[in-house]
Amino acid sequence: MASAKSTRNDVQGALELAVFAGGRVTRHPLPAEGRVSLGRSPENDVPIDDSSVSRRHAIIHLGPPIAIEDLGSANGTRLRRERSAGPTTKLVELQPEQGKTMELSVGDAVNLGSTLIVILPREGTASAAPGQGQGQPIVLDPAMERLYALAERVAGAPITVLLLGETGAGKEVLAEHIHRRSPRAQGPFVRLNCAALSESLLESELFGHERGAFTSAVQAKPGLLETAEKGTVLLDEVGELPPSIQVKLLRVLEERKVMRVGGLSPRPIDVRFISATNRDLAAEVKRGAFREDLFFRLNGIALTIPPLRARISEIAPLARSLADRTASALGRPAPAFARETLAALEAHGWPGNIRELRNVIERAVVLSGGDTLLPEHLLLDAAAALPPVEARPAAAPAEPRPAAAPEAAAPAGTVPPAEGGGGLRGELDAIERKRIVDALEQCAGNQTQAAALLGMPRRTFVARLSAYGIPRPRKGKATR
Ligand SMILES: Nc1ncnc2c1ncn2[C@@H]1O[C@H](COP(=O)(O)OP(=O)(O)OP(=O)(O)O)[C@@H](O)[C@H]1O
Repeated sequence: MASAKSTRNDVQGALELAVFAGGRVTRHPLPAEGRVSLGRSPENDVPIDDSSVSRRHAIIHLGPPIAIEDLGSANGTRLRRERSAGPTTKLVELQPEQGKTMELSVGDAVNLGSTLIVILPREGTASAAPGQGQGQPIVLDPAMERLYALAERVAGAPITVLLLGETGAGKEVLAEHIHRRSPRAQGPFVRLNCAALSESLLESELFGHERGAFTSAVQAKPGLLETAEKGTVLLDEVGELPPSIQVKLLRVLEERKVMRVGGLSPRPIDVRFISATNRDLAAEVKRGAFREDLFFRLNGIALTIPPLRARISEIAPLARSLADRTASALGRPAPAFARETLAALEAHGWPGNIRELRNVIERAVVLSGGDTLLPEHLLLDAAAALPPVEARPAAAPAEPRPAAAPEAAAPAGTVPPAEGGGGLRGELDAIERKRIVDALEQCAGNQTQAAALLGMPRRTFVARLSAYGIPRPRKGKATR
């Protein structure tokens, strides 16, 4: 997570800025006070890679009160609020005058061009960090139930575990569950993202260093493997380990001893190893990018987590739990889900799995402002919709795989049949088409503004116009 720099101080507050741009969300912890600049230029505290955002677009003033100032951007800064209009609610947009600030509340949705930004309570403050304090994992799909039942049995045995599955599918959550159900539950659970650090930093993080081992080593520091004593170490993205660290890790696994960088004698350690990867590690072994001996050491048993699109029965309960959490962080009552909203969620392909679902639901709760989540609040990418039922390949059970030769450890990637299909797709297309026509009408045919209103990149918007056969309006003309 990138941290927003403050021009006054760098003390992190209890808030973060979620930036929804180009179908991705990035999160930036906000300082307790000061100014945070936003814009396309990399010099901004929060750079936003979206052509509809100006190089220097806006400034957030952190309070109290919190306020936003537009810096004369080309596509504007608009605060989206719902106002009740008789029995219905109506979306109103407020635009700050250039050079003047407009007050913001936590949870307000603001459009910078077509990028949506929202200030939220920071993860780990009001809402829990991944895998921590979120209560029990939600497990309802039969293949997931079998997987978790096997994980319970594995938890009690002194065996290394390799977790396979797509990004965001829940490998870290399962790793922590195994730790909590193991005899090491009272010990630490320590996670290291092997992809996030340079080779030398990774080495000193994992194994520690002695004083003077390198120029900045002014003090001796135990490594992660030592701090996890009597607990569990999760090596996340283990497929990214550079070859030199692979050799050292193999030695640790064989000897159960760790040698600090610059150290003279190895220290015994007592930790359990769980590794996780979204790569096909067996294929990495075959092409010589991952050591076979280390693969066998880590792969005491391999458990494969099915992708979310193969766990349709879990989508609605997960969505409800995520919506409740977001609403409670924003001090709002838990929202209801329209039937069509749940159908749309179940028809989506979820390439980013539960992490993507979380982003979509957080954004929907913010955008809805009201008490019911409607399909138009989801802003799902139509390109990631599942094909109609009849066009999908036959489902294969996502079974856990016992320790075996490299061939046995390929992640599952099958698409099961789901409720709905072509009819539902058609319904969703009709909803999206109507939203686009309405937005164009509201913006007097201005495509840039209509795309921004829908929180859609302009290029996607234009592609949708031709996909739905909506004539591209000439400047200043509304479309029907
Ligand atoms: N069974 C579950 N119930 C509730 N929430 C879950 C469950 N599994 C995963 N999540 C949530 O989904 C998000 C992604 O989960 P997690 O970090 O475990 O995925 P991952 O497979 O380790 O991802 P990556 O490969 O990117 O590291 C987290 O916010 C996590 O809390």
